[in-house]
Amino acid sequence: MMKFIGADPQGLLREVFVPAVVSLLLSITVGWLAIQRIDEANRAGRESAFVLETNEITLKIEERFKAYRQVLRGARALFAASQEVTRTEWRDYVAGLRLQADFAGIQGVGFAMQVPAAQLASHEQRVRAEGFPDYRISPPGRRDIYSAIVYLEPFDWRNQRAFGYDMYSEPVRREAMERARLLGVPALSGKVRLVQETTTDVQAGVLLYLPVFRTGARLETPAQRAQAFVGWVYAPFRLGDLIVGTLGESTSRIRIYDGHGEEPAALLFDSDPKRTADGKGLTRKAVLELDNRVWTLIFDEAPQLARGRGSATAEKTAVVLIGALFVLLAVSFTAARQHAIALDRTSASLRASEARYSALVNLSHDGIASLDQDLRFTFLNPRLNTLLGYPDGYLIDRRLDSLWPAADPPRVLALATRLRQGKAATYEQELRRADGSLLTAIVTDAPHLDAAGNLQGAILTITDISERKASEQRIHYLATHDALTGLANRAQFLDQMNTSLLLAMRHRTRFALLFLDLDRFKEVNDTLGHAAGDALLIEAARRMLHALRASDLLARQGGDEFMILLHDIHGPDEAEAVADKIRQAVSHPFTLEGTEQRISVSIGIALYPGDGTDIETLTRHADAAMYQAKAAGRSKTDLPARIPPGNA
Ligand SMILES: Nc1nc2c(ncn2[C@@H]2O[C@H](COP(=O)(O)OP(=O)(O)OP(=O)(O)O)[C@@H](O)[C@H]2O)c(=O)[nH]1
Repeated sequence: MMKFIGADPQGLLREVFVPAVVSLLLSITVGWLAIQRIDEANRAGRESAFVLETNEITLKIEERFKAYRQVLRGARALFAASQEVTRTEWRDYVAGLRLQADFAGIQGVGFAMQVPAAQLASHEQRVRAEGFPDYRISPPGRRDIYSAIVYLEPFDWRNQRAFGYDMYSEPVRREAMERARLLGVPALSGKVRLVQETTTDVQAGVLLYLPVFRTGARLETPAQRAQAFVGWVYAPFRLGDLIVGTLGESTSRIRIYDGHGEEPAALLFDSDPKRTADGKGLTRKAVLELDNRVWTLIFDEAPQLARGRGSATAEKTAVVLIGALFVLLAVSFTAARQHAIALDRTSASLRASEARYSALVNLSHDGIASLDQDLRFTFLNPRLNTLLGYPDGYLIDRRLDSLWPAADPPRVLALATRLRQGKAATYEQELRRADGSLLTAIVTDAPHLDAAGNLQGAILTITDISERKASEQRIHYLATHDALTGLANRAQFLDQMNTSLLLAMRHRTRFALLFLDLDRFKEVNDTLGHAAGDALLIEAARRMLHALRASDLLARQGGDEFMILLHDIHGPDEAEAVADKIRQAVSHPFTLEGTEQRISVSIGIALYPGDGTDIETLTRHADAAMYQAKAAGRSKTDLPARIPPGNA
């Protein structure tokens, strides 16, 4: 029996659902681990990329300051070349540096002269004489030592605001200026607001100072350096311009603080002031030492990088898809496997079933055949081949009616019509064997229709009933015939007489009933034996039969008694003539046991309708007439006494 998974909920649960859930759990676990690994790898990648990025930025700033320092050293070198550096020389030098193009962020390159209080007036006069009548050192007020920005190129409107400014008067600047002066090294200032600043786009500022000493002076000790000190070559920087000019538009957020802390007051630069840390991105802190000053750099990973790198969406999607694919594959593999098992079971079951049916068909005692829709044989089982006796394959593609004793197209048509209607039938049919004899068979045909109701063919079962038929015929023969002589027996005779009576009544014809009894037959038995008596009975029957017409009926009633039905008799004479003829035939000698024997027969006649119109009356009269003949000396024929012969 075929068994489909779909038809069995428990089988479905066991064979498909469980593997599906197991593979789902497996793929969720493996997928989760894979995503963890991706996250870890991604975070590590992010971190190393971020560290690289921040290192690069730090290095760029350092490199940029190295370049600035170089610029200032170049400017200081002017003083080494000549004691007096003129404004024009300064302007030419700075113009040659192409500050805007090559040193973004630097506001200018200037020279601030140290002016002792005693030289204040002469200093201001000298500068005014250069064509700046309004020149004065600012801010005003009395101080021991002044410094004055005398050169600042490019000498544009912004830098002109610083012209004459005493940076030394301001503590943050002074701290750096003193450091440079005392140590004789470049010094970077803390956070200041540059005097060049206006009210818009105010940025934090720093200044880088390089001390200038008189050429040729000894500079080993602080005292020698103080003695030889002339002023400062310096450069002011706006931090926003400097960092953007150095780094370009950086992706990550950078905050730069002056010093080690992160106090808002110390904030030099913030690339993205509006942004607040969301805790999702990476953060890194770097400390940069620039010319004896410390900057703290805080880097916050760019949000888009944190998102892009952090989620690793493509990889995770791939993991989920692979997991889903795995589950899908597992389920479809399981389903395919179950389908294959079911198919295997089905085909095994079909094979077993086919083997069973094949055995049944091949071993069947009945003939079995299949026909196509045109009633042509497509298969005959061995039994049918044996029954019909045709060579193997001879009947294949021949039509069923080729076996019929005679062609019968209307019956073929009727058979085909019935089969097309899907009706089966069982009927007796004679089939022609290969040797020409006829096989009597019971045939059952069963049509085979397809789903659309079209005839595909038919299956025949053919049961040989020849023997049964023969034995039935034998039984019938024995029931209706006398075993010794082969003549009809009394039952058959009475049956036939009944028919004759009905026919005669309907057609108003006549018939005669003759009763015959052999005379002194017992003597034959007694003298020659029973077998000789049998032989005489057989021979007497043969002679009587010979004396009769085919339409007449001779029967043996029993012992030595016989009965005859004579049809189409017109009168008693005709009956008597037949009786004479019989007596004549019996009177010839019989050769029995080597001796000749003679015998005679007494006959009584009754005529229909004269001697009776029913079997019983006619029989009684014939019997009585026969006994009368016996009584009259035997070898006689007699008619019933009551009826005058001519009246019959
Ligand atoms: N051989 C032989 N004898 C039979 C058969 N049936 C009956 N008989 C004998 O036939 C004889 C018939 O005798 P009956 O008709 O009574 O007497 P019968 O000798 O013919 O004398 P009548 O009829 O008076 O002339 C009996 O002896 C029966 O035993 C038979 O089938 N074969």
